[in-house]
Amino acid sequence: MSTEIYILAGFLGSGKTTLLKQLLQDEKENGRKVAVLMNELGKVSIDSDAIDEDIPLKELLDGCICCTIQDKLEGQLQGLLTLEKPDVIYIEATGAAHPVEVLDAVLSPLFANSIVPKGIISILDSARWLHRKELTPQVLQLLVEQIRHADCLLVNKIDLLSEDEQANVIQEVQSINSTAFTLLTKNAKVPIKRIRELSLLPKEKQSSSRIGTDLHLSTFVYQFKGAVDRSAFEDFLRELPDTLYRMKGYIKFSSLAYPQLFQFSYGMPVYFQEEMNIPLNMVFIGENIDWDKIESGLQSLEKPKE
Ligand SMILES: Nc1nc2c(ncn2[C@@H]2O[C@H](COP(=O)(O)OP(=O)(O)OP(=O)(O)O)[C@@H](O)[C@H]2O)c(=O)[nH]1
Repeated sequence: MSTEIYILAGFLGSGKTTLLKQLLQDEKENGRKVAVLMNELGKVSIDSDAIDEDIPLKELLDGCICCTIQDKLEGQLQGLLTLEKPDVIYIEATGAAHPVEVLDAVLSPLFANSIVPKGIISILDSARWLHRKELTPQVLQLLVEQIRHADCLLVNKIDLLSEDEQANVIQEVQSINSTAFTLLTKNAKVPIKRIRELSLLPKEKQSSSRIGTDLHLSTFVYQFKGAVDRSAFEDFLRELPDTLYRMKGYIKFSSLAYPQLFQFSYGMPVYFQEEMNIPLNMVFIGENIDWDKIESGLQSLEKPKE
């Protein structure tokens, strides 16, 4: 059984918890087993009070998922997956988290076979956006990133805007991200059916996969059957397109007894030696990538040399 994972992104106070409550209500009505992962910047969680007691809830406090406690997130997700076996997990990322970094934390090669990432739902406080000149460049950049990488974008709090302002905001966000399913919302009210239709990964993750061309960011998982030649792998890395942002997973080189944990971001490869055998899953994250081509490149690494 695979567990669906949704990431709720959006700046502090944009309406993530308001949305989450509706999603949880809908899950309850459909009898699905849900778990929630929340993290807050402060040490004490406030939002978790909003979640029913019967829903397994893990909280990541004191830091945000993307920068300080990525490993902890991996551990907690693993715990939820094995102990609770939920149908779906919602991750409410701190308002200060970069959505791609959160997705990256979720796509651990350790549970690549047991999750289906459904997508990034970003919520924008439209009133804040309107007054964005008052924000620091860092916060503004984060808002832009949250808009840019959304699969579903809620332009929330439209009750605080005039009709002209609403039209302007929509035009502006669509110029940043024209592919997300974008909605103007009040109190983050969404047609939940559309949220359920989101999909970042094909169901058959291990096989050849053509990921929806309408999606912005897409991911791919490859499982190596055995060892590969290190220099051939390094040649493969050099050929990767610039929009392949991230790779991580386990790879075994022919010369070594055990796999290595491989991390690749911003064109920089890093290897860590493991001391035992681990399934050789490799997770990829990129934008407008021809995954079939990546897959055949990987397969050719596995072909025995003539
Ligand atoms: N006027 C207005 N207020 C809203 C709307 N949606 C949410 N709010 C309010 O905005 C405040 C913040 O909403 P939350 O859902 O807690 O936001 P959040 O993104 O979870 O906030 P953090 O946990 O700080 O990241 C609450 O008081 C909500 O009631 C809306 O559409 N219009």
